[in-house]
Amino acid sequence: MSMLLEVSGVSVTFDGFRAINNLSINFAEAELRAIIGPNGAGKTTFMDIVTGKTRPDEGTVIWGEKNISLLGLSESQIAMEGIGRKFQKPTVFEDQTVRQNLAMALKNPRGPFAVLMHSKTTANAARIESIAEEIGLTQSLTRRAGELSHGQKQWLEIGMLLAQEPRLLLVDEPAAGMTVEEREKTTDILRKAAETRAVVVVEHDMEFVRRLDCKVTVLHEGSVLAEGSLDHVTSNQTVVDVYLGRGHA
Ligand SMILES: Nc1ncnc2c1ncn2[C@@H]1O[C@H](COP(=O)(O)OP(=O)(O)OP(=O)(O)O)[C@@H](O)[C@H]1O
Repeated sequence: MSMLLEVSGVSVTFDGFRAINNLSINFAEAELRAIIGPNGAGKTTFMDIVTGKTRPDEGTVIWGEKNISLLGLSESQIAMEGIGRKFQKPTVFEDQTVRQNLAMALKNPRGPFAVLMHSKTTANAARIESIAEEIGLTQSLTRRAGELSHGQKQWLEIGMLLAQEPRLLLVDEPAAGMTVEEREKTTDILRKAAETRAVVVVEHDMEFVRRLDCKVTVLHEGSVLAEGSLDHVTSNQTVVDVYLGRGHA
């Protein structure tokens, strides 16, 4: 299977400290992946490299069927290539309704049909309904985003990212601060989203990762320590020592 993203031999040094050390990690077109690892393992730096915020000292980051090097692209060019990132804290427009937030995020086609305003508006309305359904906010479309619960705001922001039609979605600790019900709903949303794109979730919460029921990559000291099912990686003694032993289980 051809890969959507291939990170090979990447290293980053901050003031003499190797935060990412000869890291190689690949993602397929449509897959759900959890990345776990102790504090300082390099999870955030990895996402910063993929999104162009941090430039590696060595290695390659190759994207898509045209094998484009992301290292030659700016942050906005990388976003336009179809890489979306959800930060931990939700950043929705609180004074706007859920519908308005989604409408603002919609990626509009620039083809000849885009000039036909009526059909565009109708298509956008249908797309908003479909995203709202996907993130479980159909009943809240007319509510102000500021009135939503923390979990609902997170879903809205995921919906706003989905509106951009990313091929790769990077999600940072989505379960933080959520109720048990919200976590369950969030796993459903992420699993569904990963049916048609790559979704990479950085998460500390093991129960949440178990519910995602996907391939897990364990990072440690800037490299991949183990990869496979959650049961497989948690049966690895080194993983237990470096990660579970530090109280993140
Ligand atoms: N801009 C920077 N300057 C100096 N050191 C940095 C910088 N960014 C990250 N680091 C260091 O690189 C290492 C990896 O950090 P990173 O934030 O990627 O880890 P993480 O796995 O995301 O950790 P956490 O789970 O705590 O968020 C850490 O030791 C961190 O202190």
